[in-house]
Amino acid sequence: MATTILPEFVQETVQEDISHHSFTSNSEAESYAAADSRIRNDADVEPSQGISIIQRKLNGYVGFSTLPNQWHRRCVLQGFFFNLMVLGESGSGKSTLVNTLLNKDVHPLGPQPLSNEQGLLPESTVEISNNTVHIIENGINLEMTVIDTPGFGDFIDNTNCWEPIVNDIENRYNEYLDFEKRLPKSAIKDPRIHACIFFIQPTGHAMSVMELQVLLALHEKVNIIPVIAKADTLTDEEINLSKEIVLRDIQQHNIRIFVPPTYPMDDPESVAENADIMSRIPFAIIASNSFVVNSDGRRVRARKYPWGIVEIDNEEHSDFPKLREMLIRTHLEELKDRTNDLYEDYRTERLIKSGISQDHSVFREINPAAKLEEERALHEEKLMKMEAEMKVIFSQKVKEKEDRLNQSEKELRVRHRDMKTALEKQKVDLVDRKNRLTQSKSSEHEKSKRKFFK
Ligand SMILES: Nc1nc2c(ncn2[C@@H]2O[C@H](COP(=O)(O)OP(=O)(O)OP(=O)(O)O)[C@@H](O)[C@H]2O)c(=O)[nH]1
Repeated sequence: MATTILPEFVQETVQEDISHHSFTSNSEAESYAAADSRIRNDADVEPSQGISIIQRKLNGYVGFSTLPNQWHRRCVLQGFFFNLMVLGESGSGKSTLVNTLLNKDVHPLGPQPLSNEQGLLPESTVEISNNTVHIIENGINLEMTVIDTPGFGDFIDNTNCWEPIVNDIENRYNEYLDFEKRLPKSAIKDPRIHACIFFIQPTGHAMSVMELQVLLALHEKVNIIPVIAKADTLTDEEINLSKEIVLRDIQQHNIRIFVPPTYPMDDPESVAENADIMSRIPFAIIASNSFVVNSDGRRVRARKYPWGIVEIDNEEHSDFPKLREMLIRTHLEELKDRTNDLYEDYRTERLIKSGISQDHSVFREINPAAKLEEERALHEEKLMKMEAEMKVIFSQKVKEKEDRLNQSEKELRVRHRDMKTALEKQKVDLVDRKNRLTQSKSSEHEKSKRKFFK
């Protein structure tokens, strides 16, 4: 049965969801309880890096186990791309290695002319050339861009001869940064260099000062894969000694080369494969794209000598098959992932230099349960604040209304008093008029009575 791994806080959230759920019927509550107890029984708690991991068995098919198929389909459609830099002195075998790696003569062999416009003495410059090859194998596309550095280390004064290379790597990061600002991720054609094969001369001695300086200038900017070139010019003992010396130099100078990562979930076969690759760094390389018939009568890629042949694809003869395996078959994506980390470091450094500092609080690990609790507390605080504000507004409105009512009551009282005064005055006037009328009436009556008796 399929299993899924959930962190403890997710389990807690699920438990909490169940316990806070209001059930509409008994049967619903029972089914929740049954599911809950199944979850508890199926859970297998393992501590990992201080976090408890809960493994759950699913009760049915969900469908996410087909996600790798979706990924596979997308990869087949889109294809893969890889930018590989080859860096070494002229004649160290860079073009031959690229051709051998791609099993195709894509790179011109032999010295490339380095002359100025007047055809005079060559200027002290390193040229950087790009060569993109599309390879299709079993329907899968690989777009490999090879970045060559002819002219590197060819001059009498090689001071800072690595600067054009550092600039090229940084320009590619800047270009990518610019793309990131303008384009969606899916539309970006990644110009960054994903690996740099660094050719060490097969001297049998320690690395030269220039080789060390180049490595120190580049190791924090690009994935370095050191190779001892033309290893067929050394005996087995010399190769082993050279590897020891190179590794010692790398360690002493704290140079970070690409080391294939291992994962806890790796199967024993992958672990053994990784260990084998690791044990061969720096790779002792013999390269050639010429075919020769060997003693078994097979046509093989080899270098032919009077004393015999050296087979290119034979692991007992050279580390070339392991290098190709690591580059293309097993660690292509890891190389690209680490390039992304190196790019992020470069981007941060550039932002700091331009005065923009990183807010590290945005990267702090967040426990979703604590986050929820924090959000709930904030929400409650906000509600209480709103309630208090509403109370103030309500009492203000009530007071305003009361004031208005008191005012209109006062006005009504004044009006009432005025009207009463007016009416009383009117009444007094009327009574006065009535009295006067009664008086005039009675005097007229007296007059008429006197007239009559006369
Ligand atoms: N013995 C030996 N010779 C090799 C090997 N790889 C390449 N060569 C020879 O070395 C010479 C130079 O090889 P290139 O591949 O052209 O070297 P490069 O580094 O590309 O040289 P530039 O293009 O000038 O920078 C050629 O004659 C190759 O045949 C090797 O593994 N062993």
